[in-house]
Amino acid sequence: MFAARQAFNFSQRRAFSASARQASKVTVLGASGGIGQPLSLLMKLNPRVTELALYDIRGGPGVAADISHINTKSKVKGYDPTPSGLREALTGAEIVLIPAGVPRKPGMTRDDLFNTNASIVRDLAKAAADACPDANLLVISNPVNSTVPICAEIYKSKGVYNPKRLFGVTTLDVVRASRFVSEIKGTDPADEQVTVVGGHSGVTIVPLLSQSNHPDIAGEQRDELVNRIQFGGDEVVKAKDGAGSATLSMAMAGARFAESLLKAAQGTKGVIEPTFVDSPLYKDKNCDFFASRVELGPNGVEKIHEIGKVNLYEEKLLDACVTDLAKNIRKGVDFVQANP
Ligand SMILES: NC(=O)C1=CN([C@@H]2O[C@H](COP(=O)(O)OP(=O)(O)OC[C@H]3O[C@@H](n4cnc5c(N)ncnc54)[C@H](O)[C@@H]3O)[C@@H](O)[C@H]2O)C=CC1
Ligand SMILES: O=C([O-])CC(=O)C(=O)O
Repeated sequence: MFAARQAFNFSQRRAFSASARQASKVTVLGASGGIGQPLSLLMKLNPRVTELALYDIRGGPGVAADISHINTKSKVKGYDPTPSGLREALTGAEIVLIPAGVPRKPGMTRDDLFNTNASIVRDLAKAAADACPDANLLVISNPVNSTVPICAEIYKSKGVYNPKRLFGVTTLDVVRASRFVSEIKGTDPADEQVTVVGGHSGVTIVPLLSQSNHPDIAGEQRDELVNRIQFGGDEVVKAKDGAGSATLSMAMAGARFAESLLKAAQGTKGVIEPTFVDSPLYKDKNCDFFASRVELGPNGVEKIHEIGKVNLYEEKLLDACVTDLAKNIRKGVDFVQANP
């Protein structure tokens, strides 16, 4: 027991000193928003982060002043909503998190956000491609199925596209899946890993329960659980009743994903997160991007895992997923071609 604790302390110290050696600037674009504020807070609490840059079209410096009083080592700076402010916020970043854009109201789909958020993400991607083309770009703004292809097109148009550095953040889907399964089974969610693949909206979200600890969940219970994972975002939108969508759980999910990337960049092996990336898995079905389990490393994407064995029920879910997802991806690509 004592030896185990010693080993734990040692590995923690090692992780800490490794992080202290490496400078890691994290930039949040949309830092004053419902997600941006708690996400920035969580990044300030992450000892791997040495510099935190907070940018928003309103309120960035205020959020930064507030967060900067927290007594962790990282430097925090807020930036004015000007082209030079944005450029400075991005310069030198290792990770850029984008939760900028409008959230849903009851009755809307994520795709209904496209008209507003597509141009917001396009313009931020342009700035990032110019200021920090080698940074990891983590896209949270919806519809993720389209905003990630938008970023890819922008980076391609500027000749700096690196598919290993672009991520759609789908972590909230796996966070929800593990929580919802644990509620049914009365287990600790920390012990429940549910792989969720596909995209990030409705039927494009495909949980693979057959690969979880509970392949026995079947019939009506399975249908209800799958539906809850696919439409978990709607639950929050409805409960917030016009005041937006998931923010706190999303901040936790975004911070978890950023921590995984930082950890992998600093040498930890075997860090795997499901995420929406440029992927070979369903290119033959016109889905150039697909979320699956991805091993992370110092270069971003290290290895994209296969989907693995699925049952007949999940095959049908995957069929429905790729039909919608291909359209969402196409919409993002077409948008940039029409509105470069
Ligand atoms: N990927 C995922 O799992 C999830 C994604 N989302 C998405 O995240 C986005 C943000 O949601 P919330 O934080 O709740 O919205 P919010 O409205 O509370 O915050 C958005 C922030 O973005 C800022 N902003 C707008 N245009 C900007 C620009 N050009 N540059 C910089 N900042 C800009 C706004 O000033 C605001 O502070 C939405 O699109 C939402 O659908 C939400 C939950 C989960
Ligand atoms: O539902 C929404 O609009 C926000 C979101 O992506 C989620 O909560 O998964």
